Amino acid sequence: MLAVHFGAGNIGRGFIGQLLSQSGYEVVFVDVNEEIVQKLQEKRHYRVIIAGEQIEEQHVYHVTALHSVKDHEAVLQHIARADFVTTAVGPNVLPLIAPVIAEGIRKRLEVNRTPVHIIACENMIGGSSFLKEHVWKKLSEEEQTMASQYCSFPNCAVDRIVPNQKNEDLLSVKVEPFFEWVIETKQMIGTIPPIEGVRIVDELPPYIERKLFTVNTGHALVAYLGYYKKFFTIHEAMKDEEIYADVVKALNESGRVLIQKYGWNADEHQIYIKKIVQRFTNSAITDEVTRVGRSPIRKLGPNDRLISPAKQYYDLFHEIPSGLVKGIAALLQFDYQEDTEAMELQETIRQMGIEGALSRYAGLELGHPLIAAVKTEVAMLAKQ
Ligand SMILES: NC(=O)C1=CN([C@@H]2O[C@H](COP(=O)(O)OP(=O)(O)OC[C@H]3O[C@@H](n4cnc5c(N)ncnc54)[C@H](O)[C@@H]3O)[C@@H](O)[C@H]2O)C=CC1
Ligand SMILES: O=P(O)(O)OC[C@H]1O[C@](O)(CO)[C@@H](O)[C@@H]1O
Repeated sequence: MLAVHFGAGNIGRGFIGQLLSQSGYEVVFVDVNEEIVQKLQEKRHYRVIIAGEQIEEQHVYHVTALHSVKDHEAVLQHIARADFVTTAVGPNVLPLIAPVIAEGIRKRLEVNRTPVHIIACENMIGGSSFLKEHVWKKLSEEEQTMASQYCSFPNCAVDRIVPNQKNEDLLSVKVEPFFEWVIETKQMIGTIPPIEGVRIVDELPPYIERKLFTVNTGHALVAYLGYYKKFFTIHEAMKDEEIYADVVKALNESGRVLIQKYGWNADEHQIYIKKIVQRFTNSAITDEVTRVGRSPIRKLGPNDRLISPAKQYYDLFHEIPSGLVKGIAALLQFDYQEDTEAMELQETIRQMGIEGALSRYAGLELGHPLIAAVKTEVAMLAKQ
């Protein structure tokens, strides 16, 4: 059994690769980082350090890697044989890897007419569908018709906090103990071969929205408020009582939307929120606020973790969700110089103001009540 995984980074090695390997797959990572590719080829093994109250080590075997550009032909041959093609490269990179996946599918159609599941494990709604759109653009109509019989792109939700790594060896990954990988079966071709720990559901939206609008919404609030208050890590920021209270408030707002929209049980959702807030306080992992806050323009998107729940809250209850609005206001202050999106956002705010930036990136129409609320919150933050 073979899995080809694009992106041998934090979540690739620390979660997806680990689960696939433990489920009996030979895992071939594809990456552009030569050092990581070389080390994986040489060692064919790495460690996952599970950092909770106790520290536990797990060993991941039967892994290797290919360079996305230099080993092009070998990548195609592996895609032609794989049972799974998975990705964890970041939403913005999916269009860049789509051409090689399309070529791999073309090769596969020549030599192997069995189903393959192509799954984007990114923090976004409809990641695999988005990838499919870009792959399809590279195939002719005839190829698309043939590929439709064998290649499915099930959407999924992935949840495990894997910070940037500072270990002695390049391949080890320190991760939190918690993980959740939910895959949607709708529109799947054939059945999904078993992967240890994966939950299969018919309809993904309740799960991906619950995850994105709780874990990622809360995490974004800690990151941006923490950065604003000059905290370095997430767990340090969580010790600030005001930040802690702001996070809980925002999660109760997004929770109200999720309960109303999908019928989640209110008591169970409170337990879910508590568990997530507790995960943010894990001091066994060092997760920098600048990692969690990375790419603020993407995170300000209309379907992303702050604007989507805030807008849905306003549409459903005709009230301003002040916790979420504070998170958006804090995001607009994120001026971390090493983050190109943060720099672009700051420049846009200088040129077009907050209203212009929210209209351009968040898709809020000029005059939307959330804009005035965000502006008020920005002014309040400035007074602190
Ligand atoms: N780190 C985490 O806790 C979680 C991350 N995710 C999602 O997983 C995705 C990856 O995140 P991380 O692993 O944290 O990032 P990362 O930066 O650690 O890993 C991304 C990897 O993709 C590789 N890459 C970049 N361009 C490539 C290309 N053209 N071809 C092949 N490989 C390429 C990079 O070299 C890097 O090794 C993101 O969408 C993120 O939102 C989801 C859940 C948890
Ligand atoms: O990976 P992104 O979308 O940049 O955002 C960081 C977020 O994703 C995670 O890496 C994993 O869910 C969280 O640690 C954090 O909420």
